[in-house]
Amino acid sequence: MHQVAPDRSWPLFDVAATRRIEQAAQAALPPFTLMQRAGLATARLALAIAPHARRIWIACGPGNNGGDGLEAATHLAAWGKEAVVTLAGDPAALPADAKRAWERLRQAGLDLAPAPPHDCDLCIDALLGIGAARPLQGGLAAAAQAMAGVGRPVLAIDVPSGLHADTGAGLAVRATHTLALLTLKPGLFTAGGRDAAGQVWFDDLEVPAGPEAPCALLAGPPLAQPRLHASHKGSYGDVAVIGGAPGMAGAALLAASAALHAGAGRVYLAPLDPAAARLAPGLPELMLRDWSSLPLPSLAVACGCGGGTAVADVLPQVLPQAASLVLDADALNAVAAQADLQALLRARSQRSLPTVLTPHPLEAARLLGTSTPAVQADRLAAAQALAARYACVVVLKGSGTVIAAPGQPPAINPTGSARLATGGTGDVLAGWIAALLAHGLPAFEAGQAAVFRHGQLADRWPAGEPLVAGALAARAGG
Ligand SMILES: NC(=O)C1=CN([C@@H]2O[C@H](COP(=O)(O)OP(=O)(O)OC[C@H]3O[C@@H](n4cnc5c(N)ncnc54)[C@H](O)[C@@H]3O)[C@@H](O)[C@H]2O)[C@@H](O)CC1
Ligand SMILES: Nc1ncnc2c1ncn2[C@@H]1O[C@H](COP(=O)(O)OP(=O)(O)O)[C@@H](O)[C@H]1O
Ligand SMILES: [K+]
Repeated sequence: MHQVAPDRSWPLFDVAATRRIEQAAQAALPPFTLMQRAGLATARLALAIAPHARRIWIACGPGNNGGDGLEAATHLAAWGKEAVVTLAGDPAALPADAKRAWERLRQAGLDLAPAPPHDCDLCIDALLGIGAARPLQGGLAAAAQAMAGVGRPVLAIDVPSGLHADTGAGLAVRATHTLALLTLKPGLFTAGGRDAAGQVWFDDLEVPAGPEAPCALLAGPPLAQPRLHASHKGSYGDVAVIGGAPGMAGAALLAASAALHAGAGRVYLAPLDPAAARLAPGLPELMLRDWSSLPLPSLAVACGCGGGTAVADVLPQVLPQAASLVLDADALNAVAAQADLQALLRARSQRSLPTVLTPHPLEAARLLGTSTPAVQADRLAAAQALAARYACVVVLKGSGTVIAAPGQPPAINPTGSARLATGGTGDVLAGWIAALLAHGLPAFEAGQAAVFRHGQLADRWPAGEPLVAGALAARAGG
């Protein structure tokens, strides 16, 4: 059993692949072996989470997830805990493995409680696992509600009940801990998954994934980019930030500051507000230029940040010429609205010019011609659809940022938190990615590395210190 921490990458498997892995293992092992292992692992983790717990409520559901709970309850009772077991369903209708777990529970002298306990030290959520097919209703919904009311730690078996394991969508039990079994599922790490799952643990039940390919990866820390002694500023590439229409100069400045602090050799700032050129940017390292004088074919360009509608006039030049390109915010809205810009964007891949789009869910919805809820309902699919449609790397921002590229499994970023939900942090990310592109990292790696470090910086931000985008930019790459 391992705690899933952002110190390495992990393969993620969808429900269909998990079912195939489970079936192959069931065929090779004596019946009931997997559920025994699952129940024992659950009971052990329960003990580790709440070593002094006296009363533990195990809320079981009608399928094999409930069977895991029944098996765990038998162990916990044998170890001297008061196991209060409820079952939202009919024991006679349990599937074969869960029925066997039920019989073992009865043989151990335990029975079902008629209702949840008024108080307990730990709840085990064994209502639904990967079989969750529709929103929780009836006895399952009542048990989930009671669990929320108890106010004690909740250990979810496999997935928090109600959560869609592939997508992280769905109204789910809010667990403090989740023990994923057999495989790690992508839904635990994006959309509502991070809030529902709490701290994630993984037990492979001694079953290797075999020939199954992961549907996605949970990203690990990027490799360090050492700066050689025998190098100079030209070794780290040049970034230009184009954005900052009237009233929004700050967005471009944040991106430029992030690019500078993330290690770009030189950074040009090209504000689209002519008046902004007269503002002292506070960063003497930046080189102020008019965008039309930039040597685009030798630059990593971050375009959009606060660009307003003015950025649409720049894109016909930037899209075909920039050596590498990050499109953010208003640049994405312009592309979504103009078919000619979309054609120029797609053409970049034919010339192998690296391109990264960094939409938040609303921008992604505009680019896909759909709605924000539709994007959030399946973030992995949305990011992959965007990458395929525009033939480039896509960073779909938000909790569990997804990084996708055509023809390869996407990555989900494990770092970051709602402390980043403050104006300008997306501009910082755009500039940071541009700095890594300027350094020569391939687009997917640049997106993944910058997103990981950006989130990690937020995770490590001192608790009492407000996180604002300017300060984040100043610590980019640090
Ligand atoms: N088969 C096995 O031996 C193993 C199963 N495992 C566990 O079994 C789980 C999968 O078991 P199942 O496939 O039985 O699926 P679940 O236990 O997740 O639930 C499926 C059952 O719930 C019903 N259901 C789904 N959504 C509902 C809703 N909203 N309201 C009411 N009923 C609903 C389904 O009709 C079905 O009867 C895994 O998540 C894992 O916890 C693990 O123990 C590994 C081994
Ligand atoms: N709740 C959250 N959890 C994790 N990351 C978040 C959360 N909210 C925002 N972020 C991150 O903060 C950044 C915000 O970007 P964006 O929405 O473009 O803001 P802005 O336009 O103000 O710069 C993104 O990197 C996003 O992933
Ligand atoms: K569960």
